[in-house]
Amino acid sequence: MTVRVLSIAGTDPTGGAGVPADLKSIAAFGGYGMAVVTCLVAQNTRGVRSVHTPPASFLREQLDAVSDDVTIDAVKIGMLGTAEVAATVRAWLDDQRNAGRVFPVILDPVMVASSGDRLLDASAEDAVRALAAAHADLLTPNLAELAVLDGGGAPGEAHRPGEALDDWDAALAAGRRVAAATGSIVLVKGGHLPGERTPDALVAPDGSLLAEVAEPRVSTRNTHGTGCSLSSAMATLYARTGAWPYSLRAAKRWLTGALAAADGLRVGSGSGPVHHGHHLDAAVDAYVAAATAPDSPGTRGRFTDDLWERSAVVRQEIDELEFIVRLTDGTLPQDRFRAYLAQDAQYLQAYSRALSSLAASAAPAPVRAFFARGAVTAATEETILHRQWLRTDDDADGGDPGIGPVTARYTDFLLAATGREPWQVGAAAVLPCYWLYAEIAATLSRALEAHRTERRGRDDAAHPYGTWLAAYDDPGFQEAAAACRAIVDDAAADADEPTRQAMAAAFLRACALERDFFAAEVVDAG
Ligand SMILES: Nc1ncnc2c1ncn2[C@@H]1O[C@H](COP(=O)(O)OP(=O)(O)O)[C@@H](O)[C@H]1O
Ligand SMILES: Cc1ncc(COP(=O)(O)OP(=O)(O)O)c(N)n1
Repeated sequence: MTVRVLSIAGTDPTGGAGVPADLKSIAAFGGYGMAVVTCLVAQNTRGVRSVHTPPASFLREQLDAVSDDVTIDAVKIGMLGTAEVAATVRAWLDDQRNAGRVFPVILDPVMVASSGDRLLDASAEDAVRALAAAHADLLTPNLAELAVLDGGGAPGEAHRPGEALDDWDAALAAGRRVAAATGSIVLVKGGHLPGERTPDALVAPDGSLLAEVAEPRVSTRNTHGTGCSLSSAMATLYARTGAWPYSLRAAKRWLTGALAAADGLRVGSGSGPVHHGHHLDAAVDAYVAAATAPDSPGTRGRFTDDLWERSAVVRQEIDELEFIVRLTDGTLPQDRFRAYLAQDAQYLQAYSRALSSLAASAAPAPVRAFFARGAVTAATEETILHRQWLRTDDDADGGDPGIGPVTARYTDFLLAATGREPWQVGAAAVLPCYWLYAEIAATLSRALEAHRTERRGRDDAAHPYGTWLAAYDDPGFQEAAAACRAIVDDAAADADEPTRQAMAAAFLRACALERDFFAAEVVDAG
């Protein structure tokens, strides 16, 4: 269902926060975004330079222009800037309600940017509190904003300065007080607290906890606009589902992926934006796959030859990754290698489940038997190798890093492709793990041989990752890759054109995810 979501917020010409972030987040969840600008902000990833606030009458004209014409399914309010702007938005919401137009209102009480620049006049805090009490269904303050809201008395009263909130229990308690005072649900966000995980919780006005989620902290300085993005994602998801807890879980997972992909955007030299469209690669790959498919299937050689050619760019990107280059020459630090292996062990468990789905599919019996054997190998033999590497004295505390966001993105894709798509598509999705790995292992094995020859008789003769590399160049693994390739070729030969296209898209998507997996080991290890 497409929902029409209105963002009422300030601008960010570099696209990371405010209106642009809202529109990207709304689009990320399939919503139709609209925007009314409260303030024009000259800012970039390094900070805010100046703010221009157009007359309140013009703000009202913008709001009326939307509501006179379009049915609104949700409103997200961000930067208000001044008490007059907050009062104008409040008056418009009063009029909407009086006219019987009801929609959820999500208020992100933006006060100070992460750069430390003020985005709300200190004198406007009461007006924001009053707006929250009158209209907000959900409030999404960060900890500093929550402390300010908590410090306030009833609207109109001078407020006590809020105490700093520096632990999760104190934040939840403040959230409960603000929820009770405003009658709104409060999303308490622990992003600014230290720790490996980032907790968020939904607190209802009666003090009950509607949901609590925690995702791994992503190691990045590029967090500009996370608050804007989360609140507009919540607005879109709630308009779609009508359920706050589901909306939070989905939005939080997506935002963690957006943070994990943020460094790759390379926008600005300060605290850059997150990648709102990180999850759209699959759709883009499918369009590209369809666009690059040869016109006539009859003129092709092996189906997988064609796929191999179409994955050339991604394979080249994998070969050039710093991780692969340093793994090959043996200069990769051990902690990075072990962090990668920890994610790979998580991946293999899910891969084994994906292969089990194919083993239970409608594929011909020999194909099912092949995938059943693969499922056992992934769940046992290869993980033994991982455990040997991961079990060291430093790991005696047994810290399980959990599945990282990039790993989860890849495994979610494989489990969906093998569990919900025709088996031919699932087989194409699992092929890159066999085939790319076999190719990479063969290359690494040649590098290993060169390393041995060059250092013969020297003290540093042993390649630090020699035993691990050798295991993947095992003839059994190479044969399994060739067998999987043959299965996909045979399946494609019998399939209709839409299925072949879906197989190609699944293969190319999995290749891109393989690349992201190798590229992300530092983030996931975070
Ligand atoms: N480094 C990070 N890793 C994972 N999640 C993060 C990170 N930084 C912020 N978040 C999440 O982003 C969301 C926005 O939170 P927060 O940073 O508190 O808001 P704001 O941008 O308004 O200051 C929260 O869900 C928070 O947990
Ligand atoms: C126009 C505008 N609105 C809001 C913010 C602050 O955004 P937020 O999501 O709270 O993220 P940080 O910038 O604080 O990381 C803004 N900068 N500009």
